[in-house]
Amino acid sequence: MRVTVFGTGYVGLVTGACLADVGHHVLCMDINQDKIARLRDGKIPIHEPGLEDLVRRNAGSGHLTFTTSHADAVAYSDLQIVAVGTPPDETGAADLQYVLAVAEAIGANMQSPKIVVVKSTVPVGTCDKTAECVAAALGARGSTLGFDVVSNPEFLKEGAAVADFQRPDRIIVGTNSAHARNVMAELYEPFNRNHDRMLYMATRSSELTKYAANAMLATRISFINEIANLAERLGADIEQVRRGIGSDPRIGYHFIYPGVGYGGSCFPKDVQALTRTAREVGYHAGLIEAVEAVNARQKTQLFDRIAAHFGGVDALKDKTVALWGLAFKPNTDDMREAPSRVLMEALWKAGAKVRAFDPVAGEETRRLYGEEPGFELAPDKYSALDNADALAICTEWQQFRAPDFDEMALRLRNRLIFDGRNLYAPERLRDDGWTYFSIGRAPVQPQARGKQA
Ligand SMILES: NC(=O)c1ccc[n+]([C@@H]2O[C@H](COP(=O)([O-])OP(=O)(O)OC[C@H]3O[C@@H](n4cnc5c(N)ncnc54)[C@H](O)[C@@H]3O)[C@@H](O)[C@H]2O)c1
Ligand SMILES: O=c1ccn([C@@H]2O[C@H](COP(=O)(O)OP(=O)(O)O[C@H]3O[C@H](CO)[C@@H](O)[C@H](O)[C@H]3O)[C@@H](O)[C@H]2O)c(=O)[nH]1
Repeated sequence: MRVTVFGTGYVGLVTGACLADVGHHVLCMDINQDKIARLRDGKIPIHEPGLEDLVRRNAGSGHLTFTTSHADAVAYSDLQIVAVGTPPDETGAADLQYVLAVAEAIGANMQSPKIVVVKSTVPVGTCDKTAECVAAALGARGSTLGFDVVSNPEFLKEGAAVADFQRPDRIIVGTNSAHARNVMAELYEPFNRNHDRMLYMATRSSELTKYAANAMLATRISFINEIANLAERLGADIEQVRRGIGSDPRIGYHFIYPGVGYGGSCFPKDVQALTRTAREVGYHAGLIEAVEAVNARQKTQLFDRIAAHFGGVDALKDKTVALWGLAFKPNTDDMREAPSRVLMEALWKAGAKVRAFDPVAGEETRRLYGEEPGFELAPDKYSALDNADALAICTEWQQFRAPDFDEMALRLRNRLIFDGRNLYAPERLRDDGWTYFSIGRAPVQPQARGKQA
């Protein structure tokens, strides 16, 4: 089939490349000329495992092409997938200007009936608004061409986006049109061979399903973080509690890892947008608002501990903190809403310096904070430690899981770690003379040899 995808971000580019890879012919459209120029040269603007190979292979075979022209994009196919951004506006609600701009361009340019697929995460009722927008643009031309608007939210995770798209748990399609349903079934047929992953429903249910899924996952994270904070105060160990509750299949082990709060381009914005949607219909979504509040507090955990350890915020002036992990999660260079940003900004405000290392997000961080005098980027994880007063960890990259602690002790000024991801066994660090703070576990004070904090 021929398919158009609007937006070449995490969702649009992965969607386009994966659809091309199973044999569809895909034209990806973006208003960002620079992005499209780079994509035409085989350069991927984001770090996403497997994506570069996929894009190059399918661009090479002619299945995947790129344009900056709305008119060409609309003319290319009768299946128009909208995967542009829906960032929060100043009130926290989803900003629909990009989705509606695409809808208008479709209405203004279409010469044959279309199926408009809204893949962006959009508040309930947006497919209706999209339809109104297409209809208004058609009306302005005096055209009576037909079209359907279908909700088809995306559930991929960054860092595993290609794999998630290729092996989806479910494919949600919200429509009441039999024709649109058949076309969507054909589109996804290659991803649906082994067992049926299609779930058809009403458009509004589909739109809400996306927010409900993200809010549920965010709730689990805020829940475990709340219990972690309690565990610490009660002399319990959250890692033991996590395993204890996860073993109940009704609870399960996924998304109950305590940490420094959830970040990224989705959970923070979608949880916020859902609370705004609730308010619009006169409902106070107390649970979901609490999820957001717990997360905001969790993001300050590492800074609070560092300040308390050194004797207060004023004592941090001229201290240097080594930071391992900048991205909001491993395997991505995405810094949107990353907990590391909250820590770094608080440290700079207190007059401290940060020497940071991340396997891939360094350049993106330099773009964001390159002007900040207290910021330095280290070329590798060990040189980040040189003469630093402490190490803080914000992202659980694999390469941080089993470091050489002797090497670390030689480079750091103190054997002192603030671990926001519970990467290490406290007993082992205690025996090696480290002071070790983690999340939801009692702090470890040194018992043996070595430089003391
Ligand atoms: N990032 C994720 O992991 C993820 C997962 C599931 C769903 N989503 C949702 O998918 C949507 C896209 O997210 P993303 O992370 O890919 O966004 P992104 O910011 O990475 O990319 C959006 C792209 O859309 C382009 N764009 C804006 N207006 C356009 C227009 N009129 N025509 C064509 N292109 C246009 C931008 O230039 C940009 O390249 C959002 O609604 C998001 O909530 C994201
Ligand atoms: O047990 C856990 C699991 C995750 N996180 C944090 O939660 C955030 C989000 O992680 P993850 O969900 O893996 O990444 P995203 O790429 O943001 O993916 C989420 O958001 C996407 C956009 O809507 C959805 O498509 C995905 O299904 C949904 O998992 C990150 O900061 C993680 O560190 C935790 O703190 N503890």
